[in-house]
Amino acid sequence: TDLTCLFLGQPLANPLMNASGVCCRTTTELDTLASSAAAAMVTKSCTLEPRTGNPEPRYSSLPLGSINSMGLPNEGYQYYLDYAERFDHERKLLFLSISGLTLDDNVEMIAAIREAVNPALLEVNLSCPNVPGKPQTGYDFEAMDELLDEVNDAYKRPFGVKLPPYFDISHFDAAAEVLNRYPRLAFVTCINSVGNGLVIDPDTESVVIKPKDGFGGLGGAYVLPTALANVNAFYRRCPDKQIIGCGGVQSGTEAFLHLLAGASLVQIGTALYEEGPAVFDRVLGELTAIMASKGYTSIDAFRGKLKTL
Ligand SMILES: C=Cc1c(C(=O)O)[nH]c(=O)[nH]c1=O
Repeated sequence: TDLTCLFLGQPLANPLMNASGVCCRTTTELDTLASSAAAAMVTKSCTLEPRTGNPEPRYSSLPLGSINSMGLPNEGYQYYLDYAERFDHERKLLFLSISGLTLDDNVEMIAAIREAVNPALLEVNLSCPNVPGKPQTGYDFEAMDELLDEVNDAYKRPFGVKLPPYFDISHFDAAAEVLNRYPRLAFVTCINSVGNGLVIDPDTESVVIKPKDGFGGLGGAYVLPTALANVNAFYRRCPDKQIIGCGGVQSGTEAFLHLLAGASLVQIGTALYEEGPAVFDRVLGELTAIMASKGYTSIDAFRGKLKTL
């Protein structure tokens, strides 16, 4: 069974990587990913200046998934640029995620990333749901188009975006129409956490995270059908772009479903947070077993071949 896959023309040993935000804020965490079985990895979304993020507790997990309102804690973009400069890009595909608080911040970071001679792939996060007072760009199609126009002009290389989940067909259409205006926008990562959920503990009769009165982004099993829908919606609408699937991957089964829905790569967030980097070995083993049981000798034998009734 062969798990190799092509991403922007680059062969990877397997389709797995971390979801931005999990196990990727510090060089120690990033080196852990670099030593893991994942074939690719992405840094924590960064801002111009370092941020400590929201007050704790800001992450909580339950049997069905996780809720977070981290508040974009990160070491500042230069830290990740330095990491990318030192990184052995032959060993693993490295993505660098940015999430500027303003259009100008994004443009300033992109100008610096573009100057840096390293092949890390840029992912522009349009969908952080947890910066108080900042509506997310992914839900404002005009702002999204304006930002992508600036990024496209400033960056001149293939890049991608991290999208929030959409829940209305007209929004899939509107978002895809914006994305398809930019040929250098080469990949789309769906989905970011399902924003502003509320987890309540029946025993304490309290919310479980401190920021924003307990409202936070949902991950894990809760979000799998929404993640699969967004992966497939953009797979159908953006035939010239590759889709990275994120959301609800806890075993080889969900990785298989994301690939079936059209994903080229598959990210693991909540399960990586809970289990550590061994999750990649486990999920790869499970995916291999599923493919063998179905007689698939390669991922392309089934990728994107979701059946409808
Ligand atoms: C970049 C901020 C994000 C955060 C955060 O730092 O709160 N949490 C998410 O679930 N998604 C994000 O995109």
